[in-house]
Amino acid sequence: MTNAPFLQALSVTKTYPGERMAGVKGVSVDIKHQRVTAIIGESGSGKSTLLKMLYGLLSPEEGRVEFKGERVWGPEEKLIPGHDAMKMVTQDTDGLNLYAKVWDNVAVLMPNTDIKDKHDRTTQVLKQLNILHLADRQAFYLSGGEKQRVAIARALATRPEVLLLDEPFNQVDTSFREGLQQDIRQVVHDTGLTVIMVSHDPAEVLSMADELIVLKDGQIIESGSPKQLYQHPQNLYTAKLLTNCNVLSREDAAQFGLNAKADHVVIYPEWANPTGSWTRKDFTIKQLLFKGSYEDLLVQKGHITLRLLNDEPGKYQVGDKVHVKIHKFLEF
Ligand SMILES: Nc1ncnc2c1ncn2[C@@H]1O[C@H](COP(=O)(O)OP(=O)(O)OP(=O)(O)O)[C@@H](O)[C@H]1O
Repeated sequence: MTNAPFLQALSVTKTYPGERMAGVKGVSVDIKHQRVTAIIGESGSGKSTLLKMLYGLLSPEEGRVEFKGERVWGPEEKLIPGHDAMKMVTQDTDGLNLYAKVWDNVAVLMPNTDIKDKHDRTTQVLKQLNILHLADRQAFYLSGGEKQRVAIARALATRPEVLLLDEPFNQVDTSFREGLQQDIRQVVHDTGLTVIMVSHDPAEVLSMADELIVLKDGQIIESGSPKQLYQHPQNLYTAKLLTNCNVLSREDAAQFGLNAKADHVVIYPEWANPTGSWTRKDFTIKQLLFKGSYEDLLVQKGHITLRLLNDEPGKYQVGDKVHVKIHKFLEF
């Protein structure tokens, strides 16, 4: 193995015609080997465009993508677009043969030159994705989540070094998502796979990724570990992507005794708690959003609505009056 960086985009630009010059503009990223990197950003920020350039499905107009020091070829330079050491899975499971069994959907991707290896590898990936028990089931009869597992097993069958996931869990029920995310993390841990994912789901990127790249209007505005970006975002945009945070103007924040210098004050739901036993009960509970082990309370005072986290579900009713205690905030 060379000492060259694993996978890099070097000042890549790919824009689409139109007033907004949408696309990706002068972006450089360094994808770390054997890690999960998530690209996040609001809709249209260029996530998929960047992912496709890293894979070789789109050619940059400027800059270049390098995999282990070698330029990644664009679609016009290759018969089958996409780098041979990478595989991409999107939310549609189009590649599946619905009339074939799960086993055959995976095994078909491996050559017949070594039948034992083909059998062993198929067993291994089905096990890794926890679908070995479905091996004889026709793909047509699988649930959306199971189909997605087969799609990922197919992508892993030929031992790619990089797995690219473009919103792959969108169609998967929340209850199945977490299991699938854990299984992918386990594959990364066990096999040294490198994963690059695009996702809209804050919970997903925070729990799955080792590294986050934040895109805004086709440019990277910050990057770092999920913990770092969650706790110390440098931009309001990042905080809003990662949390359901409250954003107050400086003037409104002053009403709560928060003296901010910047224009915006950000309060995460877990940084504000309702306190019921105070004499000053100045907020009214407008909505209770049950989340299982906790609930989100939407509370209102005048024109200000705050989302608070309450870890004692059932304690409050809609219409109750509470005081709100804020113990941390960020300024932007
Ligand atoms: N083939 C295309 N032709 C014209 N404009 C395009 C094309 N592909 C993407 N765009 C535009 O470029 C911008 C970035 O698109 P991209 O799909 O990379 O964003 P994204 O962050 O992945 O968005 P989303 O989260 O909605 O999928 C968008 O404004 C999109 O409309």
